[in-house]
Amino acid sequence: MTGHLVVVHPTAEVLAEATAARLLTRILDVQSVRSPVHVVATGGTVGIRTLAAVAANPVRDAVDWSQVHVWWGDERFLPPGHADRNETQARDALLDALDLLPAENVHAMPAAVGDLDPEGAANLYASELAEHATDGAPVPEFDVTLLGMGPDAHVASLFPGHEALRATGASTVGVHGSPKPPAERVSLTFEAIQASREVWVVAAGAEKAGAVAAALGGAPRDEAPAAGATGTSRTLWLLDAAASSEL
Ligand SMILES: O=C(O)[C@H](O)[C@@H](O)[C@H](O)[C@H](O)COP(=O)(O)O
Repeated sequence: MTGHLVVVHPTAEVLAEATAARLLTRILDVQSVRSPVHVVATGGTVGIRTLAAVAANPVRDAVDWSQVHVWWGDERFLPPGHADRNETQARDALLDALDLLPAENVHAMPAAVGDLDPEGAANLYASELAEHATDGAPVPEFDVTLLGMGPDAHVASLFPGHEALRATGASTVGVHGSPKPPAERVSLTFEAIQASREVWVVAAGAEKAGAVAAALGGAPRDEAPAAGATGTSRTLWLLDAAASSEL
């Protein structure tokens, strides 16, 4: 597929290391020309492993973390601090170790508190995104959006054939009935994801091979949502050998 760069690493471990190094380099490159830098984090195994690899990489000390904003592509709509929240896992893997990253630059999606529902949480997050955007845009121009991908080719919490996938006119959507637990989630929409300068889809494991082949082989985004994960200047597919085995 034109405009997509596919990079294959031998194992999931090397993939996480390489993606972490690439992410740090990307942040440093952007910081040489503009600030702040907007990074969208992902949940999922490879995504969290990548953050842990950033934490362990000494290059992290070269980054001006005071000028980095961290957002999420999606969140599991659970109580604050729940171990399954993408935010909790990202804090444990990396964010809590970054002393120079200001607390207000960490833009977690709202947790399930009181009578807030996924739609309410999505609306709150949309407002926060708009506050940090420029020129009246609904979202910042994300410098890098990291996205894990499921074996069904879902990205963020946009699942095949699910109504949230077709949400338009907003940067965020509340998700009910997610096939991957928990059922309630909050997600960026395709519109928001596609406002990213760079989108990196990161996937490891043989169970992802069919989804990788479908998304890169031109399957419609309704069937293979990852096909709709594109950046305005670059789209990278960062894979391990097993995930690339059907290409
Ligand atoms: O809430 C989540 O789990 C993520 O948002 C989801 O999109 C994830 O990135 C993929 O499902 C891949 O997850 P794995 O890397 O664990 O397979």
